[in-house]
Amino acid sequence: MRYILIGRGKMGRLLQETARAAGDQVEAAFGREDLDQLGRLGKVADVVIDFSRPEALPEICSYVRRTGTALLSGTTGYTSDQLRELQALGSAAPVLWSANFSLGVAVLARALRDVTGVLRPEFDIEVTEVHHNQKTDAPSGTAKLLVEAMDPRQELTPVYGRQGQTGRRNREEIGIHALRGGTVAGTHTVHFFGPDEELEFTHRAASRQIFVNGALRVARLLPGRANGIYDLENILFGE
Ligand SMILES: NC(=O)C1=CN([C@@H]2O[C@H](COP(=O)(O)OP(=O)(O)OC[C@H]3O[C@@H](n4cnc5c(N)ncnc54)[C@H](OP(=O)(O)O)[C@@H]3O)[C@@H](O)[C@H]2O)C=CC1
Ligand SMILES: O=C(O)C1=N[C@H](C(=O)O)C[C@H](O)C1
Repeated sequence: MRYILIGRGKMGRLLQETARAAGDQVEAAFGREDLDQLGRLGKVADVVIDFSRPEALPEICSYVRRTGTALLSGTTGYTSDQLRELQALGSAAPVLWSANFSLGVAVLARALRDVTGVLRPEFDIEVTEVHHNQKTDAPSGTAKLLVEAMDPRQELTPVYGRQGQTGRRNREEIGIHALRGGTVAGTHTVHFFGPDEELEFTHRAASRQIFVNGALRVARLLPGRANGIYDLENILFGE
């Protein structure tokens, strides 16, 4: 497989190392300073893999539209307009965006879809996410993904942290709390607080390697697919 990487940070470097060790070719890897060179590049790879920042999206979209190269993106922190832009890019190439490429989180999202309807409205839901002190967006893309799995129709009101005279907790709230520190690769816990009982689900990433392995595994499946937006769960579980 031949890749173009966008982002040469923590994820970009590990992707490069892992892809090369597997015998794949990284044709080019761009960062903030030289991303404009993408505008002069032809179709030289099977997949563009993006783990960078939302600001890189316009350059990536114009490259994918011009060359039809498949795109796998794991960048988080997009606005809803930017997410719509990514969706629209599916008309030009096979596109897959996911806030988390680990198998564990994909399984957790499925499990939450099943249990939430049974536990609500008696159980209050609060989500905590913990990440390293270099992370620049909050809450994490994964926390948003888990909330979306539990509340697909957006009936609950997200509450980000609490302070002051907040009053009693409203049943329609879903608390989302971001902790930052050290080198934590990513820990997500969904708490269900019920009358006299609690249930919690935690996914703990021990390293970034799980995201890299997941991304490279799925990237192989994109070239040759029809143009469109692909969903990680559909690809992993074949539904
Ligand atoms: N979906 C998933 O499974 C995962 C997603 N992520 C997400 O991936 C993204 C990257 O994470 P991580 O590698 O830890 O972050 P880093 O901060 O380590 O690296 C970010 C990289 O993006 C580059 N960059 C920043 N701005 C631009 C720009 N405007 N154009 C092009 N490149 C740019 C930086 O370039 P430079 O070095 O030149 O400044 C850097 O190489 C984040 O959004 C993170 O949340 C992370 C892990 C897993
Ligand atoms: O920035 C990170 O490191 C991570 N970002 C993703 C997110 O925002 O959910 C995925 C993972 O948790 C690591």
